[in-house]
Amino acid sequence: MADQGKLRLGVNIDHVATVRNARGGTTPDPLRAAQIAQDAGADGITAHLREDRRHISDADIEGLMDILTVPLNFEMAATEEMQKIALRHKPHAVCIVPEKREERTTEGGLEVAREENRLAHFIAPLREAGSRVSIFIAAEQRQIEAAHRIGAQVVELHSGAYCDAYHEARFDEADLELAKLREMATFGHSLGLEMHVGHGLTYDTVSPVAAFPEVTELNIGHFLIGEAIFIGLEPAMREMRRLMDQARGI
Ligand SMILES: CC(=O)[C@@H](O)[C@H](O)COP(=O)(O)O
Ligand SMILES: NCC(=O)COP(=O)(O)O
Repeated sequence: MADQGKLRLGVNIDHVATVRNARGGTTPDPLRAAQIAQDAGADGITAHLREDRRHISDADIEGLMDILTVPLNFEMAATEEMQKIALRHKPHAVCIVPEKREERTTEGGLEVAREENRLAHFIAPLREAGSRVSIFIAAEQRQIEAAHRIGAQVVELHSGAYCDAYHEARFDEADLELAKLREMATFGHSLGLEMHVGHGLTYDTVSPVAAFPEVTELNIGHFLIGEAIFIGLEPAMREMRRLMDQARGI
C-alpha cells in the first residue's frame, strides 16, 4: 500500500494510450507503463476512461485491476455507464471529472454546486462499494463546499490554469492561480477533505504546489509520459519525486 506519510505521486498513464491509439495497435502498452511506474515507486496509478475512449480503454482498466498492487484512481464522468463500470471493478478510488467530447483535455472542474442532488445520489453507491470518492474541481470555495456536502472524501484541485499561465509566461496570473490553489487547499482541509492537486504539472510548476502542507497527493501524467519519451519513465518519475521531496524539505 502507498506510504500514508509522504506526499503521494499518482502517475496518470492516459497518454501512453494516446500514442498506442494513434496507430490502433497494441503498443506502447499502458499496462507496461503502469508496471514500470509501480516498480519505480508510484504511490498510485491514475487512468481516465473517457466516454469516447480516446485513450484508456475498457480492457486497459480490466488489465490494471489485475496487475496493480498500488491503488488505482479511476477517473470517470458522472454517467450511468461509468458508474456501472466502477461498481463492477470497485477500484481503490474513483475521481469524478467533467467531460466534453469536443475538448482536447479536461477543461475546468466539475460543476458540483450546480448539480449537488444528482451527484450526491451518484456517488453514494460508489462509496458504499468501498471506493474512495474524489471530485475534480476548480479551486473555488463554493465547489469545495458542495463537494463536502455531497459526501466526497477527497477533492482534487485542477491546477491547469496555474500551469498554463506559467508556461505561457503569464507569471502574474500564474501567481494568482497558485494563491487560489493554496487558499483552497487550506480551506478544503479545514472541512476534513483529503486534498489532491492535478493537471498540467511539470518540473517547473510542481514545487510550489508540493509545498502545500494540506495536499496529500499529486496526480501527474501528460508531462511525465512526454519526458519518458526522452529519458524513460523511471528517470522521469525519479526527478519529479526529487522535486516533490525537496519542496517538502525531505
Ligand atoms: C482529469 C485530468 O486532469 C487528467 O486525468 C486528464 O483527464 C488527462 O486526460 P485528458 O488529457 O484526456 O483530459
Ligand atoms: N487528474 C490529473 C491527472 O490525472 C493528470 O493530469 P495531467 O498531468 O495528465 O495533465
